[in-house]
Amino acid sequence: MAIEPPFFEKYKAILQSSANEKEKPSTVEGFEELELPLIDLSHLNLGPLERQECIEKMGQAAIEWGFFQIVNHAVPDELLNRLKQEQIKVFQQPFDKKSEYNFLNLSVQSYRWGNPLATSLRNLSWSEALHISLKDISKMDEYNKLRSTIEEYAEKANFLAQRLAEYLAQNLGIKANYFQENCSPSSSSLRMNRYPPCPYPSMMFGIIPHTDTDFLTIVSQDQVGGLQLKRNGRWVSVKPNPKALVVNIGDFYQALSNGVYKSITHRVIANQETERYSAAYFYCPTYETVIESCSKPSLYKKFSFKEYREQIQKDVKATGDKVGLSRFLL
Ligand SMILES: O=C(O)CCC(=O)C(=O)O
Ligand SMILES: [Fe+2]
Repeated sequence: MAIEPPFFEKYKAILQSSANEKEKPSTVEGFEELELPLIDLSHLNLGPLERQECIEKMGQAAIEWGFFQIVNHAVPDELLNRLKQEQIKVFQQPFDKKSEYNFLNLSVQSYRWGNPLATSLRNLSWSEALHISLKDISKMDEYNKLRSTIEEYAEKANFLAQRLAEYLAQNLGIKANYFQENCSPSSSSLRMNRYPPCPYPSMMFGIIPHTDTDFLTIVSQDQVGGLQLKRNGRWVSVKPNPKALVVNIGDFYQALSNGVYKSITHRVIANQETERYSAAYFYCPTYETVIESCSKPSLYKKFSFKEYREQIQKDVKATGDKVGLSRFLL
């Protein structure tokens, strides 16, 4: 039974109408490949000077890039490999099974593919994802190895994300227990992505350009590559580093930091030959948390996570795209 989502059937009209378009999203050639700023977290334990330097370097990367990579992050390789193996196993199941309404006992929208509201290739992602809100994890069969691996990973990722968020807060004078008070392991989510080979890599994206709706994201990616970020108006490719996790600032940290840290638009380009896997851990507050700039005058109105999400849902319905933080500018 076929594992691939029926991209061709579902998006036939869009694919046909775009085949002759002159303006195609150009996604493959000629991108500069850059190493992201590399933060060695072992420096936090060397001594007060090295620690301060490491924290400042992280803050600088969040200001200038909105992205950095971390090594010596204390998430064991063995666990990352196991997560990837479980991820492969789950995506290799037949499409009919993955799209069942109670697949893995998770909520209906956990398994996603393409973009149900796509109106053109510009907003159609050639990928499938399992987006697991960690408060739902207890619904999964407890003897399922996928569940236990996700639980193990989520615990480590939550600990790491909280530490990173707290270090980044030190540069801004945000109170030390802000994240402990507003985030919990069950308020975050894990999105496992699979990018099948795409027959039209120059016409569409693996994931369309977007910013993340969270404080920060920790991404574990394989060595295929394809993640790109917008830097000084140009798309640049992130060179995969087998020892590193990628961290990017999300919309909520941009709002909280009053625009000091940047939630940068990123995307994944499609690949004709090779499938790609990644797992993104979204560090989020509880729905009720109100996010307010840490300095004045504020660039943004204060908003709760719930309001932000509802606005995104409205915008996606109306336009096919998330509008994001600019909706909340003062
Ligand atoms: O696959 C990647 O490298 C990034 C995925 C991503 O941006 C996301 O899931 O929000
Ligand atoms: Fe993302």
